[in-house]
Amino acid sequence: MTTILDKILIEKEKEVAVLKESYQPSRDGEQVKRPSLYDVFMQSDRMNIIAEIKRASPSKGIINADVNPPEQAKQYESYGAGLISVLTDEPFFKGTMADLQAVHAAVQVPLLNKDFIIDEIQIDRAKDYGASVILLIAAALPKERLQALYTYATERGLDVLFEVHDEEEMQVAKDIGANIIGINNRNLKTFEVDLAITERLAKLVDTDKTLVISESGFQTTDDVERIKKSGIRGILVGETMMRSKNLEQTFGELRVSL
Ligand SMILES: O=C(O)c1ccccc1NCC(=O)[C@H](O)[C@H](O)COP(=O)(O)O
Repeated sequence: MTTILDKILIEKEKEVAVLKESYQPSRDGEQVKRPSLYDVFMQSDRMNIIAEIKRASPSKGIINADVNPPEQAKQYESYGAGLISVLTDEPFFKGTMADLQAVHAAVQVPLLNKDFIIDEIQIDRAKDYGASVILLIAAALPKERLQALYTYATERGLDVLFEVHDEEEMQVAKDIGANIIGINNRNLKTFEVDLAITERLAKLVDTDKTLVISESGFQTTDDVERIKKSGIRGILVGETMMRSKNLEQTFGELRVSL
C-alpha cells in the first residue's frame, strides 16, 4: 500500500533535484550561538510548547488558509512558545520557505524547519532561512542516511528533532544517539491520532537524559496532564494553535507545570 509518507517523499525527491540545480547554500559559515533546545527544555518547570504554523495538512485539508505567519509567530512568542515550528512543505501542507524567512525576521524564539528532509541541501537551506532545529523522520530513510544527515546537521550547529512512530524507529533514534526524540502520535497510514503511542514508546527511553517531545493531537489540559506522566517535557501543537480564537488562553491551558 502506498502511504501518504511515500507520496510526500516522491515529491521531495523531485524538489531536491530542482534545489540541487538552483540553490547555492550560503558559504559564510557563520554559526549563530543559540541556547541549546535540550538545555532549555530540560530545565523548564512548565510543559514546553512547540507551536506550529500549519496552513493545511493531508489529514485535515485546509486548516487556516488566511494565517499571517509572522503575526501568528509573534503571538506564539509572546505567550511563551519555546520553539516555533514552520511547516515549509508546499504540495501537502501549503507552507513555503518564505514563511520561515518571514517568521525568522519577526521573532527571536528558535525555529524548527518542519519538512521532510532527505538531503543535505535541505539542511543547508533550513539554516540559511533561519532555522536552528531540523526534523528527521525515522520512517523516511534508511538508518545510514539518517545517521549521515544527523551528523551533518549537528556539525553545523543545528539541533535535530528525531521523529519516531514505533519501537523499531525508537531503537534507530537511540543507535544514532539522538538527544531530542519526538514521538508522533499520528499514524501516517491511517491518520489516526492516539496519545497511547507516546505512553508506550516513552517507556523505552531514559527521559531524565533524553529530551522527549510528544507530537500531534493536543487539544486540552487533560491531554497534556496525561502524557506528562510519561516524562514528556515538550509538546508539538499544530491544528489547535491554528484554529484557536484566543491563543493566550490556549497557551495557558497547555503549558501545565512539570
Ligand atoms: O498532519 C498531518 O496530516 C500529517 C500527515 C502526514 C505526515 C505528517 C503530518 N503532520 C505533521 C505533524 O507532525 C504535525 O503537523 C504536528 O505534529 C502537529 O500535529 P497537530 O497538532 O495534530 O496538528
